Amino acid sequence: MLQAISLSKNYGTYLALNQLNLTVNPGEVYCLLGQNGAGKTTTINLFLGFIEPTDGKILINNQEVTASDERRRQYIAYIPEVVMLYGNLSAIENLNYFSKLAGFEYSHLQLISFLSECGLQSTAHEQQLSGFSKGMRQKVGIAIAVAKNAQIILMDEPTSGLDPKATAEFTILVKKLAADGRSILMATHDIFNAVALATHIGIMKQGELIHTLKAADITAADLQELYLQTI
Ligand SMILES: Nc1ncnc2c1ncn2[C@@H]1O[C@H](COP(=O)(O)OP(=O)(O)OP(=O)(O)O)[C@@H](O)[C@H]1O
Repeated sequence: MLQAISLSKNYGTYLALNQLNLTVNPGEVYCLLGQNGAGKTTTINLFLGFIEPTDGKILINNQEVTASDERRRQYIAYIPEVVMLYGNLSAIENLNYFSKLAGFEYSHLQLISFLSECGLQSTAHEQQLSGFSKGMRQKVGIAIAVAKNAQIILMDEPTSGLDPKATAEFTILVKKLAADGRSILMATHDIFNAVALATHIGIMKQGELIHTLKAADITAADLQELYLQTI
């Protein structure tokens, strides 16, 4: 479980995040929407410990963690907009390398099973990453998160630049990751995809969470209208 309690962040005198309260329970997918500059990436960077909060707390499984806390690495995986992996290594080699870095040793068969579970076609397992599409790289990134046994997955703009088929595959995969008990938080501009895969949706504006909704309670059209009213 991931929680922000009255989390605030100033850049100099600029208040980028103001008293954010947010909880992502196991099994939940929380989508953060908001215009450019609303504070979504700042929120993710605070959870990752890349930046220190000016005020407030971050809790993982009900325990407060500081920016340098090693437990973040153990519990949290991050899938950035463009997943950075080694282009000259194959999918299996990348997965093996990053799993080992996290202290996990897997057999070849287990590595294959993680990649297959995350939807990477078997013909790509031994291929170099340099030829992979964005969606294929993302699948390897998610396989690494699964192999590291990360219970919390943070994503920034995961569907930007994905074609409709890759977006549909991503949606199925994220729902499965959550159904397996993970907590997933993503920043996105994709309103329709947010309704398709989220359990919870938050709309941010100028560093504040101004609406929180259950995805099941709203249609994509109504969410779009609400979003447009807020900006
Ligand atoms: N390192 C920084 N120094 C100063 N201001 C910053 C810094 N990082 C972000 N900001 C400002 O904080 C505000 C929130 O930025 P943030 O990147 O969190 O927004 P966002 O919602 O993720 O936007 P986008 O959708 O464009 O990624 C913006 O006004 C931004 O200019």
